[in-house]
Amino acid sequence: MRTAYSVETVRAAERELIARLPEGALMQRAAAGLAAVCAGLLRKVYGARVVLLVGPGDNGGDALYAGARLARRGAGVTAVAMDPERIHGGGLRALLAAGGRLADGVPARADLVLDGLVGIGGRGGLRPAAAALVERIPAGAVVVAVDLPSGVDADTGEVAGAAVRADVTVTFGAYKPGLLIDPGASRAGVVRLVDIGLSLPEPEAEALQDAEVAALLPVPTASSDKYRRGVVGVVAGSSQYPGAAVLAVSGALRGGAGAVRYVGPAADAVLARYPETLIGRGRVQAWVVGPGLGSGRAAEVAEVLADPVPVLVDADGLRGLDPEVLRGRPAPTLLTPHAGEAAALLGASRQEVEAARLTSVRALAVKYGAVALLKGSTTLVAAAGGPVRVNPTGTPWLATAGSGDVLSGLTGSLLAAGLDALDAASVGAYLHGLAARRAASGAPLLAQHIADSLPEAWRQHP
Ligand SMILES: NC(=O)C1=CN([C@@H]2O[C@H](COP(=O)(O)OP(=O)(O)OC[C@H]3O[C@@H](n4cnc5c(N)ncnc54)[C@H](OP(=O)(O)O)[C@@H]3O)[C@@H](O)[C@H]2O)[C@@H](O)CC1
Ligand SMILES: Nc1ncnc2c1ncn2[C@@H]1O[C@H](COP(=O)(O)OP(=O)(O)O)[C@@H](O)[C@H]1O
Ligand SMILES: [K+]
Repeated sequence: MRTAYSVETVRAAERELIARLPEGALMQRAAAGLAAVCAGLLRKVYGARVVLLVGPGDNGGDALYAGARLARRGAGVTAVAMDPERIHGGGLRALLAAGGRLADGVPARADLVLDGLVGIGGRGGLRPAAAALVERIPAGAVVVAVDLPSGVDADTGEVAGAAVRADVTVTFGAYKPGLLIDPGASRAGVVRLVDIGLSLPEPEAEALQDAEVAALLPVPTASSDKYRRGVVGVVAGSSQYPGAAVLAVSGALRGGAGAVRYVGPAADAVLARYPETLIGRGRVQAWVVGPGLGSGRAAEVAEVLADPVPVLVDADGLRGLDPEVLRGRPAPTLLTPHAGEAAALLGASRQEVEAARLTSVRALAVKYGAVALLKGSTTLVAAAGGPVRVNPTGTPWLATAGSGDVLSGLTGSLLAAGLDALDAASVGAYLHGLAARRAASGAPLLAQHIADSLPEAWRQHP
């Protein structure tokens, strides 16, 4: 599990460790790890041109001490301060003693730029003095962010105004949620974690890795039959959108349930493509309701919600949901909105949801007493308490019509197979992203090809 911790949690762990260590030891650990990563990125340290952008806090101190280490190995290191009056004194002395220099402006050429403007102490968008330095980062230089890209909110991934776009981020002690969640995640590049010995409690966010997904996949045993494996019911499609029913069923057939039952007006289209599908009402272990329903279908959604089994509500099924009804359900509910649908559910704007994805997904879970999966550039899954799950496999190629229908069928199938709602949603998003990467491999994909690649994505986790 990749785990991420809030600034408050990191600060508390840092205080506890600092109390037990000689003064400055923690910053030296951070700087040593940072310098090692930089040295690895430079083909040759000796003679390399390194520029340090130095802010007024300890983030700047890390950059200066790492710069001193590189200068001692023969790099030409130039520091530029955001506010020369408030530069980290110890760090500056170390840099100058190692042969580095302090300059007024950013040099026109560099092999590597260290962004030490702000780290976890940053608040809001970058101030003009910092933004002006970022603008002058020489083209072609490798940009390494110290702890996190300056301008990214460590706790949420929000970016208000200017922010550094790093090739590599070297983060200390723990991942911060903002490094895993967009728009911050896309500013961070490759994230390298330097262990500085912090001991940490429960994380704020976490991302399942291959092995955890493998352990959660429902695999039949000798005593399985199709009913024991779980039946998933799909209420989807309309005369206007019959394809959504076909796509939801395509995902459901590949999610590990023993059978898929389709209920709705697109049975002919579904059967023409998937003769394996059962048609009409009957007992199920989980429902998927919503893809391609169109309008005027609230009674069918209500009927599904009245069944005391897990229900995944997607797309048109999300219209006008009553929080009280969902809270009163005896079985879990899983909501899978994109940002626009989440905005309607929260009474916010789409822009507000996209700018604050972590807060939004938590708010959905709390308001509706449900597990919420917020789709988009980093898919997030939240329950009312506990860490938010961040999906690490997404790809922008997924932004194609019908891919969400495949996801809802797949995830509903995992629910019917017995995964709890948080795991079904996390595993569904994980396999969906992996399948899309395989199906696309660098070219536009069709939603049906995501479904076709699901078995391969699944097999990658024996
Ligand atoms: N935690 C750990 O375990 C370890 C932490 N370590 C390191 O310490 C870092 C945290 O250091 P920190 O607390 O000094 O804060 P930091 O990120 O340098 O920023 C504060 C300064 O920035 C300024 N400023 C704020 N917002 C701004 C903005 N928008 N635009 C421009 N400026 C802004 C703010 O100004 P002020 O508000 O005071 O005027 C203040 O001066 C951490 O990220 C890691 O690198 C490691 O060394 C060891 C292990
Ligand atoms: N920029 C993006 N990066 C990664 N994944 C994306 C991006 N945009 C959309 N997606 C994913 O594509 C899918 C789109 O689902 P949805 O919006 O419901 O589309 P549709 O209704 O056409 O099926 C979701 O899984 C979502 O997470
Ligand atoms: K930084």
